[in-house]
Amino acid sequence: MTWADVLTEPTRKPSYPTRPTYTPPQVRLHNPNPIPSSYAHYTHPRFNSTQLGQPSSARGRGYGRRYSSTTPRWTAKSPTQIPFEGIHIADDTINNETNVGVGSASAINFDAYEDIPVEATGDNIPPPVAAFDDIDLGEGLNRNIRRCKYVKPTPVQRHAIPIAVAGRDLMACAQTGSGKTAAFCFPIICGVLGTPRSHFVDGTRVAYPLALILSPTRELSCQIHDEANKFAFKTGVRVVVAYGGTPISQQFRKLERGVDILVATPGRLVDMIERARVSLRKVRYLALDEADRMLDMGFEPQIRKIVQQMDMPPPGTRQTMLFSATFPNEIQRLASDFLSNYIFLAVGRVGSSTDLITQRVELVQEIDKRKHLIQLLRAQKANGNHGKHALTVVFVETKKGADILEHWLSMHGFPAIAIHGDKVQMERERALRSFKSGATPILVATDVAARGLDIPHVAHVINFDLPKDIDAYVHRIGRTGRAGKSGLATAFFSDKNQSLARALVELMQEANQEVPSWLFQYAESSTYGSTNRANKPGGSKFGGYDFRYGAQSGSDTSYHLSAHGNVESSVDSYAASPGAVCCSVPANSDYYAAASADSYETPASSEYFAVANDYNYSLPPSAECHAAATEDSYGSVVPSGWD
Ligand SMILES: Nc1ncnc2c1ncn2[C@@H]1O[C@H](COP(=O)(O)OP(=O)(O)OP(=O)(O)O)[C@@H](O)[C@H]1O
Repeated sequence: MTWADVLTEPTRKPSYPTRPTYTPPQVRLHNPNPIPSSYAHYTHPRFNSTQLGQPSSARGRGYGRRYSSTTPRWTAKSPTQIPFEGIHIADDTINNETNVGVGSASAINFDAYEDIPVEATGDNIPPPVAAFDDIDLGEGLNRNIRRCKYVKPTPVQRHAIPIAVAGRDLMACAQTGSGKTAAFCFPIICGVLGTPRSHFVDGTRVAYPLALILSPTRELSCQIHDEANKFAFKTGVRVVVAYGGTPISQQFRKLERGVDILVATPGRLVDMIERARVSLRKVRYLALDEADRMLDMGFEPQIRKIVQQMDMPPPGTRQTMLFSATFPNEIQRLASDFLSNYIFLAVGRVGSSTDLITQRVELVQEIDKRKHLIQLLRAQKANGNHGKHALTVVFVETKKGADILEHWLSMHGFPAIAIHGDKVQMERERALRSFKSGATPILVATDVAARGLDIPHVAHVINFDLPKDIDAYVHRIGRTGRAGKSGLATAFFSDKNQSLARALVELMQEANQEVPSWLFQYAESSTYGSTNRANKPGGSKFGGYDFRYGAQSGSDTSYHLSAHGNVESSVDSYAASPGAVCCSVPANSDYYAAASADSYETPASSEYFAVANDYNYSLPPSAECHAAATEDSYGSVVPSGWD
């Protein structure tokens, strides 16, 4: 059953308040032609699909040599090494007719993203593409894209991949779950395939990756590694992951076998560089996932060290790509130090949440929170939304709070497992595995699990404690409603969250959510300074926002497209934009200051008041329409990067 079925099924009592004027994206009619007519005739020499399989003389900077699949240096030795377990692979000569569109990936409703406005600013912006085949990514990568059952690119992929393949620096902002990982992995793999590779110099044991992908948490690095491994399957490109909490010697051994793409957390990477086991001298591609997090006060010194104070080539000689779902202006400003003549891409408003997620906010007293949570979970279970196909993530403020709630839930018959930065890495991995497999269908998490994690079947995100800034909220709720699926997010709001109220109201309104009247009252009496956003009230509805242009933007160096490419008035959108406001110190600085490499903790809160609402909870179905492409990584099979 789909979410659309839930909305229309006559025999079933709707369990959500109806929203008469709002049509969920899944049931909207969409333009069947995703590419603007103005681009229909466009033939860029690099993106002409007729070039597929031809020598690469027409390709641009860094793509001089096409990969030959005749001499792969690594081949799967046994079926267990194939990174597509769970996806049917007929053979190496997989083709569109037999495999593309088969399986659950075909059920993904990416049409849900079609009407997202897209804005790109910068010089000479390469136009978007309609299909993966419109870009010369190389046969090996194209084959793996088909194996992953990626039938067509998501909006961020349509726009970002041609920009990155053209060798341009990029700062890209797109909503959670919209496919940013592939948007930077495909160009990197494509670029590596076109670059002569020699893994070691002069017989030393120093590894020289060509590409570096940095992410803020160990689990996210593992996930990116896992994804990149799938995309690079049988291409000869070697992907290695390096992260803390596990013996460094094991990771050295993997590096010794050669590395083209290194996925790493900053701390472990610095360690490896300082031990002279990794050199960044040959890095041509640098990607920062969750880039705003990587450049905030928690990580910035380490990132500056890696990017500016080691031996990495400077901007202009390497290609740099920054991706996130949120990009506060002050972080954009910092990020520009790492970029050269970059293109800014915003898919949807910067920092907005997807309207695939139904958001609810409830007033709940501190003293009532646990009881309310149990009631909510009971109602959810009574509606059949429990177990393997309706996973729930409960976010709390502190590590201690996570352990306490885990225990409480387990005592009350709801198998739960906690993940936070005080757990050793093995426990963290065990917790995630147990959750993903459905053995423990409730994950109690701190913000260590807030960003990037792509876990199939997460149907409900509960903010037991709300975070201090709205961007953290956006990332947290983004653990559901991914890849075109619907999801539910419930927040317990208390007095202490007043500073978040206005930003929350705006975010919810933008995403066409029902905002309770009491929340408006909180918003009216709250100040804006407590949010992390530089965009101010009265700004444009679509505020895809490049800090370089500020209110004066709208020059001919920008375009403003709907996701399917219809050119809209960039001047209008910019004219309506607020000025470029730089918040020198984020108001939520305790959050930032407390942020360590992979765990965040803030002081416990005190007073709460409110009345608990009594909803009859059910969840949008999530099970049946998730990407088969992800099943292999997060089902019973342990991804290779986790051992
Ligand atoms: N073109 C595509 N076709 C089908 N599935 C896709 C496609 N692109 C991405 N996906 C799937 O969508 C899911 C979300 O992708 P991804 O994790 O890259 O999102 P994201 O934008 O990085 O999210 P976040 O902001 O939370 O990090 C993944 O399961 C991925 O396999």
